[in-house]
Amino acid sequence: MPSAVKPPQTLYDKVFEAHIVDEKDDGTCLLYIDRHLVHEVTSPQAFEGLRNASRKVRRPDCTLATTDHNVPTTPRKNFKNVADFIQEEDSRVQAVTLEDNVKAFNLTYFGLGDKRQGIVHIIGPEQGFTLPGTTVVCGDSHTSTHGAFGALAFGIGTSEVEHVLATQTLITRRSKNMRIQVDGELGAGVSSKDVILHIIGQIGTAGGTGAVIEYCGSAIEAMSMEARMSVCNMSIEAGARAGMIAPDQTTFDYLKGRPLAPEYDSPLWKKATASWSALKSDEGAKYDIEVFIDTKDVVPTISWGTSPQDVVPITGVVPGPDDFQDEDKKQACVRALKYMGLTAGTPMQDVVVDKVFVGSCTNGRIEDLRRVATIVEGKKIASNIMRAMIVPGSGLVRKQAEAEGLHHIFIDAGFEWREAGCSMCLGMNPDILSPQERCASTSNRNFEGRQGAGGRTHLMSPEMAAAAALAGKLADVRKFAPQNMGKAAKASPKVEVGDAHVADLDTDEDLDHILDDPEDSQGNAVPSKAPSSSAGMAKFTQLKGIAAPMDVANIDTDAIIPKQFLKTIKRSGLGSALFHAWRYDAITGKDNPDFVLNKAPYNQAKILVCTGPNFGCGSSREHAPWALLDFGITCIIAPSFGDIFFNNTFKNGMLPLRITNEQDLSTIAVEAKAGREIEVDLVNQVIKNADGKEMAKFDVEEFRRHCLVNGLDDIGLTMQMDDKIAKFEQRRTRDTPWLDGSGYLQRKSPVKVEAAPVPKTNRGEVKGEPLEW
Ligand SMILES: CC(C)[C@H](C(=O)O)[C@@H](O)C(=O)O
Ligand code: SF4
Repeated sequence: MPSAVKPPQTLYDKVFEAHIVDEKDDGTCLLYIDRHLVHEVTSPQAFEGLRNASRKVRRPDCTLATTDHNVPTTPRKNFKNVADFIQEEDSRVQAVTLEDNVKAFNLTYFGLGDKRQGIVHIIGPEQGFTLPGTTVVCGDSHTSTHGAFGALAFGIGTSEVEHVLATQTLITRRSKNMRIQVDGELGAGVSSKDVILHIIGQIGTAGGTGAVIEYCGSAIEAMSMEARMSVCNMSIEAGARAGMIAPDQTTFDYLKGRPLAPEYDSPLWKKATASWSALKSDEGAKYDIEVFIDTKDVVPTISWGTSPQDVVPITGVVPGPDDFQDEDKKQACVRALKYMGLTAGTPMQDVVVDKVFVGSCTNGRIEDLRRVATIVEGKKIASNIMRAMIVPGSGLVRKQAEAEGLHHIFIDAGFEWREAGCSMCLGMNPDILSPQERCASTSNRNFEGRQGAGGRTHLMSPEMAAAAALAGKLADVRKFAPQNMGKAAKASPKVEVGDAHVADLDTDEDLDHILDDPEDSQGNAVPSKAPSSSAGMAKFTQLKGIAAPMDVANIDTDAIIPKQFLKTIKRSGLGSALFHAWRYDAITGKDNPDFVLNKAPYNQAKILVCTGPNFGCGSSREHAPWALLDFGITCIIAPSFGDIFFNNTFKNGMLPLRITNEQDLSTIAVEAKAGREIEVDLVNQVIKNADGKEMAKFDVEEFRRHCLVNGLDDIGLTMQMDDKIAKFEQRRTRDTPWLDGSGYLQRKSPVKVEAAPVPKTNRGEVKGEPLEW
């Protein structure tokens, strides 16, 4: 019999389909994960969950851990151990906890004494851990970076980190297909960062919501791997779950000789490259959304506001509310101008800068540093620049830069030459902006308070940050650039196994306020409403309560829970930090009486109704749902959500409801504003007012509803499918043997995994619990 002809598939469809372990009728899929990166911020609670349930890590050979967010970037010459090196207590606890966990669970780890340490999204590709056609996850939203290799790579929350550690799979659903085609040559002074900033300016921060973006076109093909990584990195700022680029010769050349890639020219390399070469979208494949960009329209681009979509050409002026049609956008503009201390109509090149930050997982690679060196060589940074930092993305990037003498160029020009880490991208370490300081930054997020409470961030390319450092103001790199700029001439560093190196002691800034044990006004301990471990969830059937109204668009998870609270190793106690910057006066620390959650009856809210779109966009921090839950909010109603936040809420027994009908949403908002109770009935999928009158219907996918209504979380359910997972792994070993641990990840004995019976959770292991769905 002739087999049915398959419809043309996209690159995303192909990679997704090749990893399905199981698929349910409602479209819920169990997806095999090839590569798992782990860092100190989003893993402690996941390891705690494994411990509580006596579970092991299923594939240590496919897991790689490092420490990056909390680490000081001061010299490591006298480094002995993290416990002595990291001064700030909460950061130290998080780093030490990761070290305890990697030892206990037998994982490969690049610590501060290892030259291979660095930002997760820099070290994965650098080591050849990231390979074409793989699924790659990390408890970090910028996992999208790895899509530059034709991998399906996306950020996950901490509950999902635990799921992957335990089962090497994830429960997920298909995303939409979006294609962004960029054609033409990049002009002088225009880099891949300008391309992605321009794209986000065009499609908005919610433009890719629910989709995986495939980037293609002649401009993308001409980019180096590092430039492609900068593009895919910021897919999350475009709202997408992931970004992908079809692998080609540029990809294969980059992978040659990487420690964890198949050995170059070996039979395995040939087999791997043959299979990677098939990873392209088929002719005629269908996309749900298509966008075309002509590079003629892309100039050096810079952000002016507090969202990555707030961009203008460097030759432009600061926009004003009148430049926007939409009422939400007008309001957002007013708010952003106030926060950024800018006046509409000011030429961007008149805006004076205080600090410069070159680094991050977007632009902390060797080619980025080379381009900065090209601009600043033989020059000095302007006298008004208080601090200009160059923070390499990894120890190996730093080593390579030093081998090329770039550090001398930077130091001579007046830059600080730092050790590797996330640094001032989000300021979980001492590298932060003071209130109202303005920073030219090569990072990816310009949210309020991102680089330090009250700090002002302008996003740009490395060469534009270099130009700003020289000019002391935002500047057009084309005025500073030597002829050859924009092209990274040299190849990327080849990676070797690093030897230990060591450091000085550093004084960490005291980022306090971690809320270990919340207290009531009498100082008595208050029981937290958030789960203290991952073992089991409360059931969600009906919820009746006060709903707090909000009308802000694009509320990001940095706003829901700022970075200083991510240093906890617990899930509980975050309620009083919820919306911290909006809820409390920055100077006195007192309640801001105008903020909705500080007013009665909303201080008792169980539901949040946000009429602005894209609630929970940005970072993958599960601390956002934990903080809401700890405050007492278990249901959020909004027109749309950031994808990772949306998933994270379900994993905590919370219900995010997308209400897209404007009329229904405004009826609900009217009730909320009047301070009347609302009822959310998940069993019947309706929202009612206090009198029981139906206001809106909603639809929650069957599997998710089943888990919520029965109080199940899904690790136990997945562990029941061990046979299927094991079969998938056998097939994977046969067809793609290079994906089993190789190099220093190779395990001596085959990985044998037993699912321990765990009577103390309600995750489905206990007899009599509802397992079928
Ligand atoms: C800490 C982590 C959860 C977070 C992310 O997911 O993006 C961080 O990397 C960030 O950039 O805000
Ligand atoms: S976005 Fe910044 S904080 Fe997040 S992983 Fe990248 S460098 Fe680190």
